[in-house]
Amino acid sequence: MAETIVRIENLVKRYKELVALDHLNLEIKEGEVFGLLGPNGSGKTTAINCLLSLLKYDKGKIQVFGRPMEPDTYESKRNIGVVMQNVAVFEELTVYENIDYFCGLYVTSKAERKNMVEEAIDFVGLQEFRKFYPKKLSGGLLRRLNIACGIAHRPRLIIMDEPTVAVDPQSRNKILEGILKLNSQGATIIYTSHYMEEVEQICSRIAIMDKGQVIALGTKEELKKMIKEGETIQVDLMELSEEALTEIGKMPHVYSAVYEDNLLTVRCSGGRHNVIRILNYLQEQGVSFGQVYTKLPTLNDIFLEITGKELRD
Ligand SMILES: Nc1ncnc2c1ncn2[C@@H]1O[C@H](COP(=O)(O)OP(=O)(O)OP(=O)(O)O)[C@@H](O)[C@H]1O
Repeated sequence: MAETIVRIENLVKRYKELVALDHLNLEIKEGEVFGLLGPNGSGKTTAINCLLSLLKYDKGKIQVFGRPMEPDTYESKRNIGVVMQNVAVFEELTVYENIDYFCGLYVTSKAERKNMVEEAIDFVGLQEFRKFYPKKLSGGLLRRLNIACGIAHRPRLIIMDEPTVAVDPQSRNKILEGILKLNSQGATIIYTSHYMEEVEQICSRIAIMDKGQVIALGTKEELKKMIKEGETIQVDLMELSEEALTEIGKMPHVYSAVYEDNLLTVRCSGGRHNVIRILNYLQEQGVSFGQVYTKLPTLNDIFLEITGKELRD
């Protein structure tokens, strides 16, 4: 049984009347890439700041590495690497010096640090930029530097708060690959994002947050089983009679069929051969059709079903 790395129980955080965290519960095990997914304002950053003891909270308990987390729990903090939303590096230090500075907060021996800094530089792919000052780096490269500063001391737990916001696709892929590599080397990762694709791509377990609470939790497969929606099928059609639409609506596994703007959209609750059944029927009826699209449920569909609104408002 993997060790519990983070345990958050009944955490409540208010900003005056606003309840930012409403009895939040989370348990994260060693070796996980744990995704915190939620729209802007759902409380992800607040949860992270409470977890790091950077923010006072009103109620609840937080344990990290099996010990209560307090502002002066330095032993635990040494083993945590943090990459926050805002890039925080020193303009007057080079790439190498910045990473060395942050690593030096935890590792005093310069000789020991040398390897760690080199490894972090390799890791984020900044080899050619080690002598650059931050103002010469693009947004994506700056983010990579920010990550290198957060992870060089080889922490057991790495917390990343939306590290890919406003990052070019190449840097984004580099960052996502890097996270998986850190994880394969033994680090437990907490990753917050409002991009469902990223969370689906890298996270072993996902907590979907809304209004300061966890509204769904599980692997992406488990989350997808929670909703009735299986695949969604769309067919371009020049015309479709009311009768034909009604017939399609009655087919096995179909729970909704809508025809609008020359597009037939059929939502199915699991089942197989749905596309073939629909296309065969259209052919039998002599209806000629254009392109056919199918889509499996996404984390957005889960969010939509539970909360009635889109993840990306
Ligand atoms: N310092 C603060 N003072 C007052 N309200 C705050 C403060 N920080 C956050 N909030 C509010 O608390 C709620 C949760 O915010 P939080 O930043 O934790 O959400 P988030 O999910 O991280 O969103 P984002 O992705 O935008 O960072 C929001 O309604 C936000 O407006």
